[in-house]
Amino acid sequence: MGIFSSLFGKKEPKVEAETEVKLSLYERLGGEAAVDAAVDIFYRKVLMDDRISEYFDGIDMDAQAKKQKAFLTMVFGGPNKYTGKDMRTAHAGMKGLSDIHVDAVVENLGATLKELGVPDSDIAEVAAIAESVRDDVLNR
Ligand code: HEM
Repeated sequence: MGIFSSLFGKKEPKVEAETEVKLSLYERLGGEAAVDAAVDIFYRKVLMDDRISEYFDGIDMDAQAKKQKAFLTMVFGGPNKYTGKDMRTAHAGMKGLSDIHVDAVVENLGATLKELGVPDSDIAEVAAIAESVRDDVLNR
């Protein structure tokens, strides 16, 4: 083996080409099981929160949780199976609804995800999505 091949002839172990896979927020959170768990814990918090619980008096919470799971799945980039109302229509008739109430909802959702060990960066992304519907929820 000459000097050239001994210096250059040996091949470095080849690193397999890495394909970068960008997961959706839905997938990063943990998919269906994670969204199901989060929504159940979220509504437990909502019903204990004096700022907002009254809005849910008389609401079928099983049905509500189902709709919320489908809605969040859709906006987090999961499968779109949401058949409920748009955010403006859904909240249009709610008396006195204000930023304080949306803040409380966002807070409870964030606290839920924190408990479930979701990283702050993903919680921030969820909060930004919630923010994006604020004006619709408040009908302005
Ligand atoms: C980021 C903010 C919010 C999101 C993403 C959201 C999402 C939803 C969704 C998906 C529904 C189901 C719509 C349907 O019935 O087809 C719903 C209904 C409802 N939301 Fe919200 N909501 C938000 C804020 C709020 C706030 C601030 C309140 C009150 C404190 C509230 C109270 C309710 C109630 C009571 C219903 C049930 C309406 C009914 O069945 O008659 N929501 N919301």
